[in-house]
Amino acid sequence: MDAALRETLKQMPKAELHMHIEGSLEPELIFALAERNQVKLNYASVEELRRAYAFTDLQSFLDIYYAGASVLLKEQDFYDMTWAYLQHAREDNVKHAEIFFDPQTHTDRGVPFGTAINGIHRALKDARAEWGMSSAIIMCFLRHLSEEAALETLEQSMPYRDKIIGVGLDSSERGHPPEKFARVFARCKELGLRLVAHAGEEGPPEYIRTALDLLKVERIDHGVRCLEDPALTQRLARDKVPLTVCPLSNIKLRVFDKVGDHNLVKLLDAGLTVTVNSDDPAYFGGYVNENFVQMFDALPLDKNHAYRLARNSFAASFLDAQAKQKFLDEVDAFFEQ
Ligand code: HPA
Ligand SMILES: [Zn+2]
Repeated sequence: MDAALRETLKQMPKAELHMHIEGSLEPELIFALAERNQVKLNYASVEELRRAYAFTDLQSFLDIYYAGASVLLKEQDFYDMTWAYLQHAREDNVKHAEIFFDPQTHTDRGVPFGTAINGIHRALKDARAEWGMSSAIIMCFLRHLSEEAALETLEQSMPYRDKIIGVGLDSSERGHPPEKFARVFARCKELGLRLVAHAGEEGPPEYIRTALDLLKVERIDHGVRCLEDPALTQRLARDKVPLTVCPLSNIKLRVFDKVGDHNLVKLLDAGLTVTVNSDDPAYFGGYVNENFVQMFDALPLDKNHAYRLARNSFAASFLDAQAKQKFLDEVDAFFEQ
């Protein structure tokens, strides 16, 4: 890729719609928080922890990701984690971030719901005040747990309803199909929450269809396996259902063998509303710009694709119509230069 395109990718205004804030905990911060909170880790050093980041599939990652999150105890820990992510996002010219958090990962360890969300929210508020960065919080239910546990979590979230724009579904996909959470998603819809779900990452295309039909989600997180089902692909294109794709995550979790094998270009060629995101940047080798750079280096992607991806990121966001248009105009102005 030439230097001009590299600069365009970095400088273009973009939104990030698929990142788990617990997945932004860098090993250095994990160790610093472990020391601050007197939490014992099963790794002797930052280097040893980093060496463990050799994943074979989603579950092998999740085991380490949940262990990493065990150092988060105090509101300030959640603040520090979020603030560190926001600085990376700002560097990459992320103008709007929709951030996932996993309340059950914390409440199941005895950390109150409010401790987690208040720390995350305070960092987002400070970034808005200091840099004008726009953001929102999406709370995810852990799909390896029961629907009753998800309903309980929804109940716990009610005092913080104004801080939450929507709900998602993450963790171990295979064996935990969307329909397991049909009741809780119906309740969330009644409450006016926006709906997303991870589907078609490791799980079959059928999970994408049931996430749409039974959970009524508005975006699919990952969704890369949709291409195995042409009728589904056509439907996603026709209905402009956004896919929040996370290329480096897909490589690290062996959904594709190497960067050059990723199906990003095929997804775009199928007319899908694709966005590029970092998923768990501390674990998968880079923040959102690194995802763009590695894809554009390995695949036949050009400035027109960059424009489309930048536009899609805002078009697929949960911003209100006015804010969305303002950012879309910024993207247009940037690419007209
Ligand atoms: O990529 C992911 N997939 C499912 N669950 C997750 N939780 C954090 N990252 C992921
Ligand atoms: Zn994810």
